[in-house]
Amino acid sequence: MLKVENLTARYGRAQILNGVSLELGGNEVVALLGRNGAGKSTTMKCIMGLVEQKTGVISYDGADLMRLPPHMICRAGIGYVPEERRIFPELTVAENLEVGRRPKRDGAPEWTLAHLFELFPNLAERQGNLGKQLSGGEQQMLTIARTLMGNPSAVLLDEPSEGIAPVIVEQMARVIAELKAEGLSVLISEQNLYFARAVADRAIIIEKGALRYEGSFADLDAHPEVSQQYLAV
Ligand SMILES: Nc1ncnc2c1ncn2[C@@H]1O[C@H](COP(=O)(O)OP(=O)(O)OP(=O)(O)O)[C@@H](O)[C@H]1O
Repeated sequence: MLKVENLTARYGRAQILNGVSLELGGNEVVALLGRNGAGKSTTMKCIMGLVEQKTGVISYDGADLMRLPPHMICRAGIGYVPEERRIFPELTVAENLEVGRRPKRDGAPEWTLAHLFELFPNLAERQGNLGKQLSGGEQQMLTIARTLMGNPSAVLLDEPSEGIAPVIVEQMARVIAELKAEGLSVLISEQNLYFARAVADRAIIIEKGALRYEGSFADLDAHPEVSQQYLAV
């Protein structure tokens, strides 16, 4: 289980997180919701060791992550797909995937190219193409697939549905369902409530770096004022 308790973070003098707490259980999909600038990406970057100035507790399966560098956090089993796609434009799809290959880890599925190509049929068709020849949505898929090559037990996806065509958004929802079926835990950051509802087991809403709601989508629907206040709906 991934546990974040009372997390605060700042960039220089700007205080961005003011005490965020959340849990991501084993084999659970949780949506971290909030408007632009609410602190979703910063929360994920803190978990991945990419923010220096932070306080609080971050642990994964009991191991303290607070002071670990990013590569050790990956090695602990957490994969991360940042908002900006980071593919190697001059490498082929297959080569991009090989770059992400890491040894198998206990308690996590082991991914092969063949298995990934079943999950991402578009990438299978384009495995010989260069990264730069893919569409934005395909590059997003490739980034996720490469992260899976690291055999994580949990993945953090920062705004997976943003800026991609509706047909790819549907594929993305299917991929997330498949990751859960494979036994992974998934934390997604989202502004799109409809996408989040389609893929996640429960919701966490933050605003101005603080927790505003935590619970089921059914409860959220029963209190539309919460979404109206904290989300762009
Ligand atoms: N490197 C940085 N230096 C200074 N301020 C930053 C930095 N990165 C983000 N911020 C600020 O921190 C706040 C939270 O940003 P963050 O990216 O975490 O929000 P978000 O909820 O993920 O929204 P978005 O959808 O825009 O990514 C914003 O006000 C942003 O301007």
